Amino acid sequence: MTNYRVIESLQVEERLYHFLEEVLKEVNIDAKKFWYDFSCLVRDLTPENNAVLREREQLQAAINEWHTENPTFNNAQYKMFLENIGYLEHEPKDVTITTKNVDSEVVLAGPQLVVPVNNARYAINAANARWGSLYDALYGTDVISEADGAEKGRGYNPVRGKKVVDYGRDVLDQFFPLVQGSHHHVTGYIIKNDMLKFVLEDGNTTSLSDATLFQGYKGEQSNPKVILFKHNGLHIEIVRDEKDPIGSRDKAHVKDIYLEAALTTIMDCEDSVAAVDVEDKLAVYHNWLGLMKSDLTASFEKNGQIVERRLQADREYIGLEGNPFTLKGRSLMFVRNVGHLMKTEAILNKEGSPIYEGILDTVVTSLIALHSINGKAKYANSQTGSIYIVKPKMHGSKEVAFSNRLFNRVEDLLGLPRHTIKIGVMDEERRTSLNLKACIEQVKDRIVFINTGFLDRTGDEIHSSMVAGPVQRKNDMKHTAWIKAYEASNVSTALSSGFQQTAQIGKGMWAAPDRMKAMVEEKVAHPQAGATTAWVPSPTAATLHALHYHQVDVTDVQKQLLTEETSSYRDDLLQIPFLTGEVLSEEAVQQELNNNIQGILGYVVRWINQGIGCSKVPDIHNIGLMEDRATLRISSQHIANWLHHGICTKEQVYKTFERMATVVDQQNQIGVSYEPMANKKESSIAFQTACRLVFEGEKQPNGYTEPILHEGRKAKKAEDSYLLNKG
Ligand SMILES: CC(=O)SCCNC(=O)CCNC(=O)[C@H](O)C(C)(C)COP(=O)(O)OP(=O)(O)OC[C@H]1O[C@@H](n2cnc3c(N)ncnc32)[C@H](O)[C@@H]1OP(=O)(O)O
Ligand SMILES: O=CC(=O)O
Ligand SMILES: [Mg+2]
Repeated sequence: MTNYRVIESLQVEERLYHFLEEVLKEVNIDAKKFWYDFSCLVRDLTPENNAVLREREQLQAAINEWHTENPTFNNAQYKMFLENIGYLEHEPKDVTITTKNVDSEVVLAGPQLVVPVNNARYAINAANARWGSLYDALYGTDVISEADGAEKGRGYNPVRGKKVVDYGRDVLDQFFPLVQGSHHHVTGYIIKNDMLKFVLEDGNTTSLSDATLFQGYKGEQSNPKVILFKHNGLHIEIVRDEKDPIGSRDKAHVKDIYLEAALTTIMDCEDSVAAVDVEDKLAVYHNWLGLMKSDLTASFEKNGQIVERRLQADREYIGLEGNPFTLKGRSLMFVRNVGHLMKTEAILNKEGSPIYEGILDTVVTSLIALHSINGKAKYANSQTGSIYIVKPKMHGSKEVAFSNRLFNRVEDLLGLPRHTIKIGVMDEERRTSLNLKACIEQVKDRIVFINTGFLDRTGDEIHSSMVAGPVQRKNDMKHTAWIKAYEASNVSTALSSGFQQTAQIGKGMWAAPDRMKAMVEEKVAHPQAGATTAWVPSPTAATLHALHYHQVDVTDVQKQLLTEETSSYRDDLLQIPFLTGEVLSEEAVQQELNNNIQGILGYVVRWINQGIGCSKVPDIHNIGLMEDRATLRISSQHIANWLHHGICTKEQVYKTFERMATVVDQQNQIGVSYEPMANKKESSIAFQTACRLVFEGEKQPNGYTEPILHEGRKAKKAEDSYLLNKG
């Protein structure tokens, strides 16, 4: 039974009410006024939210109808039709963003980490991923091969250790070259007259080719414990300790190299989180509160020891002329709210209906962030008094304008100066990519990023053209014209809108958390394309990806791009990724189904049964892939599209679900509290939910998975609680 408290025209779930009352007290906001203004905000903005969703439906229905009536596809007519219905908006000519009070982390180029905020252990780890150990990142991943006796094994393997140390010295040689010799031959460090000297094996001393890269140190000048460098705006520490097991074996007593890594972190309330009711939402808000107050802790057992994790302090150094200074120990935190679609029973409106979850998120996450900007928290998140909200899944400029109005109202509600709340606009829906400049214009005074590379974008591509024809295989889609145009257009639109030195241009997630060697080889493409940041799935990935921002000076790349002729990408963006020119073999179709359905089941079973919103799911070849709601959207929409066009049959898809349930059960056997699906398909809510996502996929709003997932998870929670009560 959910208990509500009536307050103004709202009914607020009791637990949420008490939670918010406490926060209001802590941040000195008058509760009476807050509830009154909040109820007015809900009253005024609900119809607007309804309207943007209605428009999504109307446009999709019109597009479906057009494709049905125009089976022979004609690009020019299609474009004209999209213009006529307002799907393609008029592109504004000159848009220049004017965002003020932006933290330096937003302007610098470096990795962006994403983390499900409801997992305190991971969330604190993510905030602390501002700094990462290069040695750990190398030792623990496939960047260092296990060949020639360098296996990871159980204990420390000195052969592997040597490879790590050599790699580290190569990194130093690459970014901090010496006038003479190499970091491989350094045996000691001395600081004299603000200059760093390197003692070499042959007894000679040398210095940095560019002396300005040396920033400071810790310890004695004759025997520093930490040496701090800065290159392309990012810091690197050489950390020394002659008593440490690694340091004692090293000729210069270097025990590690620390990289400034995740400059920014997105604390996610959206696609990596399963939050379906008040209880779940409170867990999300509780952690965000702890991060903003700086008092979030997590205790857990690791390697047989109880660890208590908390936010890291700032790092202290002695700088030039002996002046002490500090560097931030934590990432600048953004919070990703949910989009405009879903509603939540946490609060009911005047009519007794659930309010929009996106509205609740903006109000609550901003309210909580006051802790960090009112100077009371131990560590202020923003040095410039800003709050950073990432807004996902917006379709076109009207929806961005709606977010802007929502942010205005929340600023008024909390007594904040206009544009305190910054917005990161995810370019992950087709109408946003096509109308990007118009979208930016709507939030030009508060925008802090646009970004691409998103999985949702592919899901939306498939859903938008569901009726047009069968789409290519999932992997082939990565090489299509629209994706290339999507990437290029995003960077070019951002630069022409003045993002350089003001806002981030971001790229998408590296979704293979265990394939770090491949990431190190490939993800350099993001800064090379002019992006100032790109998403990584883990602190380890952040540390390794940081190397790319030393390899590439993004400021230079952007300067170069700005001299180049720009073109319109609209026509390419409108190229639908049809499966043309080939008839897929039965085997290829089945392979595609196996792959997609295995991923769907592997992800959904954890979402439904355990409430885990982001999982490393072994694919059909047992390679762990990061799956979240966006990857689920692609897989489910892909099969829905093939079903629509008769590439596969419903029976074949169901049979594949049955077979893959056994595979997924086997892959999960070792998991604790895993409930198998294969032996009870009819009664397994997880199995049935996975099937529904595909068989009802075509009817889902924009192909989103959350309505069905939420239904399934709520049913599972009810089932668990019934069984528990029954004893
Ligand atoms: C399409 C989109 O919307 S993308 C955005 C959503 N995606 C994400 O947010 C991805 C976030 N990443 C994750 O959730 C995880 O990395 C997963 C699920 C992919 C893999 O998780 P696991 O299998 O537990 O990772 P693995 O076992 O390799 O590593 C666990 C360790 O790494 C840490 N870790 C892993 N990912 C993260 C992260 N994103 N942030 C902080 N720490 C992390 C854990 O804290 C843990 O370390 P600990 O034991 O010291 O606490
Ligand atoms: O939000 C991220 C995505 O890939 O979609
Ligand atoms: Mg997304």
